[in-house]
Amino acid sequence: MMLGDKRRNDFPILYQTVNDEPLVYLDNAATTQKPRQVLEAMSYYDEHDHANVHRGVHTLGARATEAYEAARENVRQFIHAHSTKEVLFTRGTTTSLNWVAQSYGDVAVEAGDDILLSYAEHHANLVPWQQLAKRKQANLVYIDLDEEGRLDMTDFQTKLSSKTKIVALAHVTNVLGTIQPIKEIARLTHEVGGVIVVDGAQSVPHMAVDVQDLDVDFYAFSGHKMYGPTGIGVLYGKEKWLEQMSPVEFGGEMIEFVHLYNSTWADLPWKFEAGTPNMTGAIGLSAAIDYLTTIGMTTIMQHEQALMADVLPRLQAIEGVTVFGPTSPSEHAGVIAFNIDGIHPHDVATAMDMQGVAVRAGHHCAQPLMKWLDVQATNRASLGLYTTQADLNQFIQAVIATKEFFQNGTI
Ligand SMILES: Cc1ncc(COP(=O)(O)O)c(CNc2co[nH]c2=O)c1O
Repeated sequence: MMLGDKRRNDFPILYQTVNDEPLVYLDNAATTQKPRQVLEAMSYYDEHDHANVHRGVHTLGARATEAYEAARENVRQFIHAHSTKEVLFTRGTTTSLNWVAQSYGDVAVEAGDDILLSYAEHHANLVPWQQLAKRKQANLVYIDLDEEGRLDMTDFQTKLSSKTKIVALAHVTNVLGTIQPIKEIARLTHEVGGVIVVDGAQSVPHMAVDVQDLDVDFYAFSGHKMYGPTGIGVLYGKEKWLEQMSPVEFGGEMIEFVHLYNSTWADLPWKFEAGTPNMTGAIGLSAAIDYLTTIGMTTIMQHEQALMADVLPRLQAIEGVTVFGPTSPSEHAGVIAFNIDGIHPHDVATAMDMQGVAVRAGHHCAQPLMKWLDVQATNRASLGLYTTQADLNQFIQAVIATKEFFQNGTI
């Protein structure tokens, strides 16, 4: 039995029909669904242990604090960070990347410095850097993509220089699913004295991540992309950088002492966590980590690679369908962008929804990439650990039926 069939019954939401057809949920790159284990862990916390953290003397406050900090330790182990001081809870990848651009950017980037990006980045890993570049009169330098949408490593090394202060890249891109060689990029970046900021939103759900082995300086991801709740994410940062960085948000929790006209800050990681945190979200994220760890990231990756090896060639073989990104299935980390020639992606997604299949349509918060692809929008199917062969069979049938519907009016 494949992983998807084995684990599907952990996800109650998947057992429904849409337009009288079994739901086939293939929008996991936008957000994943939560297993009962995550839902139950959050409910248990709220039913038994909820209180405000870090300052309560009473028993529930102590239990809530213990649960919250145990979640942080669980994240540390999951990404193999050296210390919990390096694991900051945020609202998600977008917040994490903004914190780096604002706080690290302010201390490290000067006028004339280079910030290297790629055309394939999500807006969350583009717009914060645009704002930093404007604030500091720094340069945004875009690394070319090759003909299949991979990062052009030759161009990267050409553009890397002593002016490079920051390299900001996705580990896995959210439209093409390309897996960037982050470990090599980090090594080359450090050789010129730069730091690497990695957008891990689309990699953490699909593969094991070891931030020390990768030797990245910052790594950002979201709970809701990895079978956890929305509203909780993580910013990993090397302690030496976080110590140099000022807080981005101010108020309770993050202070050591507040005088009338100035204040001192709490130690890491709390320096960056102003206000009452999302305790339930952190506990849900921790439960998602336990769920993924029980299955094993290698097992998940192998499952998704096996499905991709089946579905990508089948989609590529449909006449009139354009599939974007690498030709090889092994270079797609769970994501396939495609269009049916001559049919607007929104019409395709609507027709597929009529057949119970949920795919995304639009620019996927990657408008520079749409320009590079020379399209306004694409469709995108994205797999999860619960995706089954039956899901993909229904997906392929829906693509074919949608094409025929728009060509001759029958579905
Ligand atoms: C690569 C990447 N970076 C950052 C983000 C932002 O994550 P958030 O802060 O949790 O929203 C996303 C979300 N990507 C998508 C959200 O909806 N469709 C998507 O492709 C993403 O795919």
